[in-house]
Amino acid sequence: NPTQILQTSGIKNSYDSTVPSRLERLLRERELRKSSKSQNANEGIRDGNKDSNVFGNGNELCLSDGDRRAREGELIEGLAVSSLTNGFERQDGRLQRQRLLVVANRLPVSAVRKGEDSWNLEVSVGGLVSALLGVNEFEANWIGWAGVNVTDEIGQRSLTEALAEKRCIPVFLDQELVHQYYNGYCNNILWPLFHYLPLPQEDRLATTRSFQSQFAAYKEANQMFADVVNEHYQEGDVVWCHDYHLMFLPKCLKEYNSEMKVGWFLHTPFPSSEIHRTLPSRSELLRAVLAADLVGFHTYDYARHFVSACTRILGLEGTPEGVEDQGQLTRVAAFPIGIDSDRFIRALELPAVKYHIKELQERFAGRKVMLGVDRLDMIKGIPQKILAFEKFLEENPDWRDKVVLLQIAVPTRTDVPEYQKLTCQVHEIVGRINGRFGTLTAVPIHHLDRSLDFPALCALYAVTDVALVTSLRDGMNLVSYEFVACQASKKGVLILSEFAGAAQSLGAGAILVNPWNITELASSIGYALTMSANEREKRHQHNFLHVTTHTSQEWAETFVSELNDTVVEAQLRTRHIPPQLPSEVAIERYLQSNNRLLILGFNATLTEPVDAQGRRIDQLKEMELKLHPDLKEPLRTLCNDPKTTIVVLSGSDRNVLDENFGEYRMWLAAEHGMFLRQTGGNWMTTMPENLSMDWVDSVKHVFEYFTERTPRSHFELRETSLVWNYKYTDIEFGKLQSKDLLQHLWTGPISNASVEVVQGSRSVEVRAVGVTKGAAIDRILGEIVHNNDVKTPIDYVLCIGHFLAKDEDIYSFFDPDLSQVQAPTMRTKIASHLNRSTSNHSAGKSGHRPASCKVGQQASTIDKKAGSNENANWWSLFRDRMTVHEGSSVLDLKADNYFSCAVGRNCSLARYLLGSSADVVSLLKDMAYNSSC
Ligand SMILES: O=P(O)(O)OC[C@H]1O[C@H](O[C@H]2O[C@H](CO)[C@@H](O)[C@H](O)[C@H]2O)[C@H](O)[C@@H](O)[C@@H]1O
Ligand SMILES: O=c1ccn([C@@H]2O[C@H](COP(=O)(O)OP(=O)(O)O)[C@@H](O)[C@H]2O)c(=O)[nH]1
Repeated sequence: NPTQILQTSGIKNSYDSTVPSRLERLLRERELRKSSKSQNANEGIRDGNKDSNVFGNGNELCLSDGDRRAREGELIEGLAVSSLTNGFERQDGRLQRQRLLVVANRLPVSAVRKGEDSWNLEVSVGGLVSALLGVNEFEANWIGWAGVNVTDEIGQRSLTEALAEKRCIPVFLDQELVHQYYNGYCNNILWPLFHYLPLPQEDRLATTRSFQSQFAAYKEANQMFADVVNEHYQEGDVVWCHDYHLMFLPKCLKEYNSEMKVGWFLHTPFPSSEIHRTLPSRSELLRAVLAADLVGFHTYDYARHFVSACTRILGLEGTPEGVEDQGQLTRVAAFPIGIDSDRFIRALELPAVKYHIKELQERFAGRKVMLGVDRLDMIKGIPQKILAFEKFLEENPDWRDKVVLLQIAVPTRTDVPEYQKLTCQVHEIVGRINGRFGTLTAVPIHHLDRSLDFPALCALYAVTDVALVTSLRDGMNLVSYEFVACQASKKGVLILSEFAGAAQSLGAGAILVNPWNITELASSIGYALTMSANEREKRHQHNFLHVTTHTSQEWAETFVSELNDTVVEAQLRTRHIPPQLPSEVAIERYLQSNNRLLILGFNATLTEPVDAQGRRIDQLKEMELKLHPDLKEPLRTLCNDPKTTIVVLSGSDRNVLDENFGEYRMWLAAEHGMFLRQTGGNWMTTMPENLSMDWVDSVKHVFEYFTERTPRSHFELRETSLVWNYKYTDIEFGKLQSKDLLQHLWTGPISNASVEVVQGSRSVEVRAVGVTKGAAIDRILGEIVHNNDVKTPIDYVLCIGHFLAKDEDIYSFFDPDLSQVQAPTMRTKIASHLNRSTSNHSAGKSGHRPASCKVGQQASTIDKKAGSNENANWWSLFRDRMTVHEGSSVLDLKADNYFSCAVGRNCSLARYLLGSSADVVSLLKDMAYNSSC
């Protein structure tokens, strides 16, 4: 059933079984990647470094182990990577790698100025940098801020050159911008909010005051990143934007070049929509991110929160694939990051690391080593960790001289007042505990306010007995991965906060804790310190396997491969989406024709757009359907044109149409065409006489029940149908209730009734069988022809509406292209009605036609006929039977003069689309203007 397929949000390949599905494509891609890697490994990358790549620096597809090791110390070169499977072929037949442009606020190196034109480049600290340094299969350039204010030309030029050697391209942000964008909007607003940390009230008020200027700076900075990307972008590149600093970047990039492949990945948690909705710029940020082709998160939870924010805040459709906006899908998925585990494992063999290990072992001989490695950030739960350690010492005096906690607290964002406060707070607690439990020769906590170099850090990981990760929230937490990678011989225990993304992947091997529960944390420390070797071994093996298989390399390959595939998928989708209505052509043909028929829907076609310009939804106003004020004049002009007949065909009841259109010279068809009148005349019932409405009361009963129990839902009782609407309810609750309601209807009141249930995106409608706009149109036409003094055949039809799939039969009714194909049952039924209509018309012509045209009597016999192929070519039958003066056909419609158009839908049987009623307004305005000229 094509309609069913159209209605499912997944659509895509379901159209075409010859096209592999997304999953099939991704699996194949994965296989290719694997076999390509093992082939390269077997061949030892014969000519690995000979050929020049797109950057002309000599690195080819994959690096041999030897090359890899040679570059071990040179972390930055680890960025030189290439896509194996997404390369494209060069003229010489070799694969040219796809370039990856990594855009992140922070470059993997921070620059320190040594002289007017000389620079020191130091590796930046943080999970994002660590993870991407481990990605070494792509050909990547990194675009970002070098963490330094450079205002002079010599400085900018020399730094650009120095960074170019590391494949880095700087974005120069001035001090004030950094202050507003980075310290302000990023780290004082987004960072705490995304980690569920509300600021203290007085800070929040101060922040609220400076919010607008910080947000403006944020957008400005994002545009500056975009400008640099645009400058360096080459066709075919993949642009991968990172983190909360750059939520506007996808939008800026796509505005510049809609063909660009853009992915965005968030390294922090994405909070519940309840948190996100407190942000004044909540909608703008979401929309900007949705411009990306692929949006990635560390965990399914974060992805789910994001989709839910888009549905709840923007009112968009969330699907298992992502977020849909007018047919445009932004794919949303979880891509848990990993580390370059090999690098850590191999590091343990380096002399420098061995030396450190020995030193540490001697230094802490006889004591168990507990370790915390964090940026000094409030999300890391450092005070909670230290307080729990204090409690453990308090309750276990025997352990006081047998355990030491080494806390590496790397200074970070030191210009932000909250971070300054935290430093003081942590120092104070550490001092107090060391004072309380320390001796002349030893202290229980060694607290370092500085970062360590890679060998020192690896050595620390290796000698640790218990690692403590107590983040209050943490996107992933790579420290926990790194610890596991370095524990092959010791098999130490990992105590891990359940609020770190890593808890989802390392949860089985770690001891999971709630860092807010100091008592639980303290007893977990005791448990970990006394854990049996057997249990430690089992737990470690589990985590070690995960860390060594889910690497940063895998992470990046999967993301880029899905990003490439998302674009393929989008192309497949758009193949099935009708094009936009060519308004100019539609108007031109209108002007050239002699007898035009305009069939217009009402709701969401001629009404004001509901959520234009991000206005808050006003349920009461919206429920009262009103003609768009800008349409009044154009509609009057068009209606007064003697060569034009306008029909408003709506599901609304007669009163609504009377109120809105009573003053125009047109036809009104209410309740999907069951009632019809020409303004000035009386309403007629075109409803088949034998239409049974016995079911109405029991359905009404069910609708009442659900309306009472679903806040902000409502139902409309029409004469021929009932509609339960849950558009304004809580989106998820509304969906659940509608499922329940449907199940209840099917098994109860309508199980034997001759009714149809039509599901809208947020409504459930119950109608008598056969009530559709398409089924009504022939009767409407019959009346029009009968009542109007039609002298020339209709030679132009424009049929526009935001119709439910069920009512889209109206589009095919007129379609001249479909007239030649064998008609489906629906059309033969229409033709059958036509037989009757025609005979009624003759009655009318001879003066006996009743005002109300009831067509039911002959229905059964005619419908039987319709079952055969006799009436297959309903179109010619229609033309034959419907005649105007002197026996000429009522319709003389050429394909070029037929414009069917769905409004605000992407899957439709209509030939064309229009985005919203705003587009309908401008179309009708132009049409009226041109016709009156
Ligand atoms: O650049 P800074 O402002 O100094 O901050 C350092 C980084 O901190 C955040 O790291 C996150 O990314 C990690 C890897 O995905 C993840 O494991 C961790 O949980 C996150 O906190 C931040 O997201 C980065 O942008 C910063 O560079
Ligand atoms: O002295 C240090 C302490 C930490 N790190 C690195 O900083 C990263 C911290 O990442 P994580 O995901 O744990 O948290 P983030 O700081 O990104 O929030 C890890 O890769 C550590 O190896 C480092 O290079 N030197």
